Amino acid sequence: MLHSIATVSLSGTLPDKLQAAAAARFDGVEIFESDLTWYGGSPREVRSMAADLGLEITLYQPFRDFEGLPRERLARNLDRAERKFDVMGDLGVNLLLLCSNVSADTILEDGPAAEDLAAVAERAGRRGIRIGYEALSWGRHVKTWGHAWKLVQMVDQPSLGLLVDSFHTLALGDDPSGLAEVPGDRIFFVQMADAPKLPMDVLPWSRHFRCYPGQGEFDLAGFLAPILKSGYGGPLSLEVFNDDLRAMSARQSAADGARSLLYLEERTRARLTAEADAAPAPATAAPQRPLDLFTPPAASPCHGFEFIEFAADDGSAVRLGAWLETLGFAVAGQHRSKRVTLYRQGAVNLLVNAEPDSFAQAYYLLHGPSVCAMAFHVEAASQGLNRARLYRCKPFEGPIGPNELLIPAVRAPDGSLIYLVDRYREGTTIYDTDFVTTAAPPPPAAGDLRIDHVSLALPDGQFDSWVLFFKAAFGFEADATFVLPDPHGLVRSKAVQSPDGSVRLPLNISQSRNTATARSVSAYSGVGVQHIALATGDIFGTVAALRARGARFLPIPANYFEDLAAKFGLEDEFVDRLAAASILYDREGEAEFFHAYTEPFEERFSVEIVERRSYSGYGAANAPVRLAAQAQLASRVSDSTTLM
Ligand SMILES: O=C(O)c1ccc(O)c(O)c1
Ligand SMILES: [Mg+2]
Repeated sequence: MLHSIATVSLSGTLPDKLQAAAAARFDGVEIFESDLTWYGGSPREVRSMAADLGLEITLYQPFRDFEGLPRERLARNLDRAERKFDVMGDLGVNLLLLCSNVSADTILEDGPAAEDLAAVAERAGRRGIRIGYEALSWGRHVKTWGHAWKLVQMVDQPSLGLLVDSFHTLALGDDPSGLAEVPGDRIFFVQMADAPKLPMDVLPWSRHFRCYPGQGEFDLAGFLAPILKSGYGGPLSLEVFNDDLRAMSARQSAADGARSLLYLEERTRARLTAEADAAPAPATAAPQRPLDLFTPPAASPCHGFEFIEFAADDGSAVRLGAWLETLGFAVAGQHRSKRVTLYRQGAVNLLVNAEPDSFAQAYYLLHGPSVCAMAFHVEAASQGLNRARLYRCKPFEGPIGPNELLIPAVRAPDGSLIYLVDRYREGTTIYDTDFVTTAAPPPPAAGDLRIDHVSLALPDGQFDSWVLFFKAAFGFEADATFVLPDPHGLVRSKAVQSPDGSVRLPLNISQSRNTATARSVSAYSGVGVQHIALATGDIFGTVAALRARGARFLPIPANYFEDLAAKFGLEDEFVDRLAAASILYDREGEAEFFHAYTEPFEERFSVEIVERRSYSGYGAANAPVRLAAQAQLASRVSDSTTLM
C-alpha cells in the first residue's frame, strides 16, 4: 500500500518535515494547513519541493466547522472553501479533508448538514477536487464513521467520500467491522493512529497522546482489516498528534512511523489470514485480490539470552572482572584474537570486551564501562536478521579473525548491538569456535543461574521508539506501563518480551532529573543497562553464597519488612530471613517473587537475583522501596565524592 504521513506528525519546519518523510521512504504527505501558513515559501514552491523529494501530496487539511451551521453562514463558508481549492490547485493536490463540525451552534439534524455537504461537493467536483468527510470523535453532531457515511450516501455525489481515522473510531469504542460493507472506492482516505488507553476526554487524548501503530493499545489490525475487505486501495496515512513527537527529531520520528506502517501491514495480514482460515470462503466465491501487504519472515523463536557483552578499557576490565568474581562468575575463556574475556556461571555468559579499535572500544569511549551488546539465543539467526533488516534495522558486521564465526547483529535504536545466535550444539557453540576455553570451568558458585531479564534506562521521549523496535524487529510483545514512584520523581516502566517470556527487557524512562533512571541516563550519556537480573531456584542459598564471596547487597529498611509481614500475614521467622538477607518479596494469589539487588558497579549497573514461583512480573510493588534504597546509596556515594 502507499504510505503517507501528515506533516503534523513531524517536528520542525515544513522543509524539515518533507525531507524526513522522504528519507524514511514515505510515498506521500498530508499537508497540514498550519504548516503551510507558517512557511515562508509559496504553495507552488512546496509543490516542487515535494516533487523533488519524490513525495506525492496526498491530501490537504483540515477544512473545518463547515456543515450544518445556521443557514445564513453557508455562503461565506462556501467562499472559504473556494479559497482552499485555489491553494490546493497551486499545491497540486486534489483531496481535501473536511472534518465534522465541532462548533456549539451546529444544527443537530442531518438535513442541513447533507445540504451543505452537497453544496461544497458540487463546487469541488466542478474543479476536479474530491472531499473526504471525516467524523471527529468530538464532533457536535457527527462523531462516528457510520454517521459520516450516512451523510455521504445522502449527498450521493462522486466528489464526496468517506475519510476514516482509526483514532476517532477506536477511542469511542465504536465498531469498525461495518466498513467492510462500504464500497472501497467510496472510502477516499485512511488515517492511522494508535493510542494508549487513557480515561480522558477524546479531544485532549487525540491532540496529545496519539502514537504510531504498534506503540499503543488500540486494535489497529482490527480496524484496517474491514477497510481492506471493502476493496480500499488508497494510501495508509499516519496522523499522529503527540507531544513527544513534536520534541523528537523529525528523522527519527519518520523512521519510526515508516516502521509502524510495515508492522501494521504484517499484523493485518495475520488477522485476515486467521479470519479466512476460521471461515473458509465457499468454493464458488470470486477469488480475492491478493493483498499487497508487507510480509517479512516470521520472527525466529527466542530461547533466552545467549550472552551480555560489556565494553571496557584495560583498567575497567580488570575491576569489572573482580566485581563479577564476587558474584560467582569465573573466567571460562579468552577470545582467540581479541582482548575479550568470557565469564561464566551456570547458563550465564558475560563477555568483557577491551579490544582496541573495536565497536566495543568506540562504545566505551562514548559511554564508559557499560553493556554494549546483548545476544539472543534464537532458532534461526539468519531468518531473524532478515526480518530485522526488512524492518529497516541497521545490520552490523564486525571484523573477524580466521576461523571465527560471523555472528549477525543489528543495531538497537541507540547504536548498541543485538546479536542473534543459533549455534548451541555441544562442541560447536560460538564459545568453542571463537574462544580458548578453560579446561574445566569451575562449578557455579551461587546456584544454577540464568538471565531472567535486563532492565534498560532510556532518555525521556524514547519509550515508543524502543517498544516498536522490539515488536517489529523481533516479534516481541509489550506489557502494560507501570508508573513507579522514585524519591526524586516518577519512573515509567514497560517491559517488552519474547512471546515465550525467555527474553524480557523492562524499559524505563523518567522526566525527572535525579531518579534512578535519570541517574543512569546521565552516567552513560544515553541509553544504558540498569540491572541484569539472574534467576535462581534458591534465592536464600544464592544470596548467602554471594555474600560469602564479598558481594554487597542493597540494604533494605526494617520498616519495609514490618509492613510486608502485616500486608501478607507472614510468619516472623520467614520475614526475619528475608530481612537478614535484604530480600524483597511479593505475592499475587499463589504466585511468589523474591528479589535482591547488589550494590552497583561504579554507580552504573547492578545485578538483581530473582526467584520466581509462578510469578510473571518484576516486583513493581517493591519498586518504591528499592528506588528509595538506591537513591539513598547514590546520595551517600555523591556525598563522599564531594568531600574528597
Ligand atoms: O484535532 C483535530 O482538529 C483534527 C483535525 C483533523 C483530523 O483529521 C483529526 O483527526 C483531528
Ligand atoms: Mg484525522
